[in-house]
Amino acid sequence: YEVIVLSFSRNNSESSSQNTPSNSSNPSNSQVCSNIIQKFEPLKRLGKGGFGSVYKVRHKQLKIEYAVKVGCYKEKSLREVRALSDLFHRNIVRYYTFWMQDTGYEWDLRGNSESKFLYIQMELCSENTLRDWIDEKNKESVQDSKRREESLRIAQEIVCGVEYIHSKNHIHRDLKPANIMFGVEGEVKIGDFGLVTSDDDDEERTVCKGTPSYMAPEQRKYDRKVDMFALGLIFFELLWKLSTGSERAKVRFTAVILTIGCRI
Ligand SMILES: Nc1ncnc2c1ncn2[C@@H]1O[C@H](COP(=O)(O)OP(=O)(O)OP(=O)(O)O)[C@@H](O)[C@H]1O
Repeated sequence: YEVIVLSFSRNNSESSSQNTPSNSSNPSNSQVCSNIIQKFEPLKRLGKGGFGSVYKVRHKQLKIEYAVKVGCYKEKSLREVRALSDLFHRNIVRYYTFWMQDTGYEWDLRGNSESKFLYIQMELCSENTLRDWIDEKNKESVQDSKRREESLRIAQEIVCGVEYIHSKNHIHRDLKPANIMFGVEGEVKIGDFGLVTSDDDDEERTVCKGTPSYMAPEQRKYDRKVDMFALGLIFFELLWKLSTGSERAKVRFTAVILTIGCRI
């Protein structure tokens, strides 16, 4: 890891740029950093989300594989980098560095003159997410005791990761099986910090954001408990073959009945 940091910081020192969000958001640095892409060999596209694409790449000299997330740069996209660079935990996808350049999405495409692309280099996780794990288990008997055992271990590791995120005053806001990956030893790796916000950012925490089927019902001001709500739904899915959508409908139905009951 240190070798990689050195190799990147040497590049960046030429442009007097550190890989901190505040420095590299300066557009004058992005040009200088653009040659960094020459260090990687793209292997395949791992996935695509709202922000952009994630590629599996190999460092040409080190022969180490990484995941690189590429998306259109917006001031808000830096919050993912900011949060990741603040988090260092076995159950959170490990961040290495980031840079900006004029080309994006596919390695040989050029963006228009106004758009910049943000590249985030992370540890490479296994291609199967917790979503795939759950879907696979749902094909088997739900009473399987092995599933319960494994679910317990996975749930404990997710809790460890989330507890750590909260201890650093972040709220993930998009916890769901598709954003939970696995490391080389099968350990849980929480990823996709694209919607992360600070626990003390009052303005951000009034905005309704997330994946609808995993979002807490709070519409106005909320806090880190929105992550716990999503955790609860994930635990259901880990253990039983059920759709969280139907659970949410039941919760909503009960809430409506209780509200009506209170009024009459
Ligand atoms: N570090 C990684 N290692 C391996 N695969 C990854 C890694 N990060 C992301 N992926 C894959 O790429 C997919 C998209 O990544 P991610 O969810 O971070 O992108 P996004 O654009 O922020 O998506 P979303 O719309 O959910 O916010 C993931 O579902 C996962 O399959």
